[in-house]
Amino acid sequence: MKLKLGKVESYIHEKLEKEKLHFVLLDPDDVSPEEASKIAKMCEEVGVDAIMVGGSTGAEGEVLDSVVRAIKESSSLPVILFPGSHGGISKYADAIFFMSLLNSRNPFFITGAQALGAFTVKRYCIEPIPMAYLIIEPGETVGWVGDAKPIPRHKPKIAAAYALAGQYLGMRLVYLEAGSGAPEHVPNRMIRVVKSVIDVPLIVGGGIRTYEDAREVAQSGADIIVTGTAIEKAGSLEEARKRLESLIKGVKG
Ligand SMILES: CC(C)=CCC/C(C)=C/CC/C(C)=C/CC/C(C)=C/COP(=O)(O)OP(=O)(O)O
Ligand SMILES: O=P(O)(O)OC[C@@H](O)CO
Ligand SMILES: [Mg+2]
Repeated sequence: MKLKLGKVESYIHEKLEKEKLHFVLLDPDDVSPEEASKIAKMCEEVGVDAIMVGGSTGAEGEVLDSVVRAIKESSSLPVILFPGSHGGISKYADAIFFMSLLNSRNPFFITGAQALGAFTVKRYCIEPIPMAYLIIEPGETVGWVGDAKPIPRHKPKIAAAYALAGQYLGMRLVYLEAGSGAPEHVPNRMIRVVKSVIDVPLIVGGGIRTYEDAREVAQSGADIIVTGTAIEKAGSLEEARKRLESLIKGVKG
C-alpha cells in the first residue's frame, strides 16, 4: 500500500504551510438548507477555509443531505462531515473526519460507529481523514452523548498523552473539543502542551466566540480553529459576517 493523501487533506496541508485555518461548523439540526446556503457563500467571501457539517443529535438522512447539497451549490469550499455516529454520513460531502473519541467510556464511539460507517464511506467515495477526537471539560452535549470521561482543564499532560497516542495509532489530526457552546474554550496551556508533543495538525473548537479567543487559541498552537455557535446564533447574516471577519483576523493575524 502506498500512502497517498486525498484531495481535502492535501488542501489542508498546502494551506497550513502558509497560514492557520478557520473552519465553520454547521449543524443541520440548527440551520435550514436555505440558511446554510447563504452562510456558506458568505464564508467563502470572507476567507473561511472549509465547512464542517454535523451534530450530536438529528444530523442524519434527508436533513443532513439537503444541508450538504445546499452548501455545495452555493460555495466551492470543501465540505467535511463531522459525524455524531455512522448516521452522520452524506454522499454529497467531499470528506469525513473519520474520528475516534479516544476518551469515551463506550467502545461504540471508539471503534463501533466507525465499523458501522466504513462501507458507506467507501461506497460513496468520501475521503476519510483519520482523526483523534478528545473531549475536554466541560464537554457540553457532545461529552454527554459521546459518553466521554472529559479531560480535566488543569491536566494538560493527560490531553497530551491521548493526543500522542492518537498520532501513534495513525491518526493524522488531533481535535481538542471543549463542547459546542462551552462557556470557555480549551485552556491555552493545554493547547501549548499538546502542540509541543505532536507532529500532526492540531484542531481546537468549542466556546471560541471573539477575536481575542481566536487569537489566543491560535497563538497557543492550534493550527485549525473551529467555530459553530458564534455564527449559527448571530441572528442575521450581516452580524455573522462581522463576527467571522474578526474571528478570521484573530486566527490568521
Ligand atoms: C467516523 C464515524 C462514522 C463516526 C464517528 C462517531 C464519533 C466518534 C462521534 C463522537 C461523538 C459525537 C456525538 C460527536 C458529535 C460531534 C459534533 C458534530 C458536535 C457538534 O456540536 P453539537 O454537539 O451537535 O452541538 P449541539 O448539539 O449542542 O448543537
Ligand atoms: O459551537 P462552538 O462553541 O463554536 O463549538 C464548535 C465545535 O467545536 C463543536 O463541535
Ligand atoms: Mg450544534
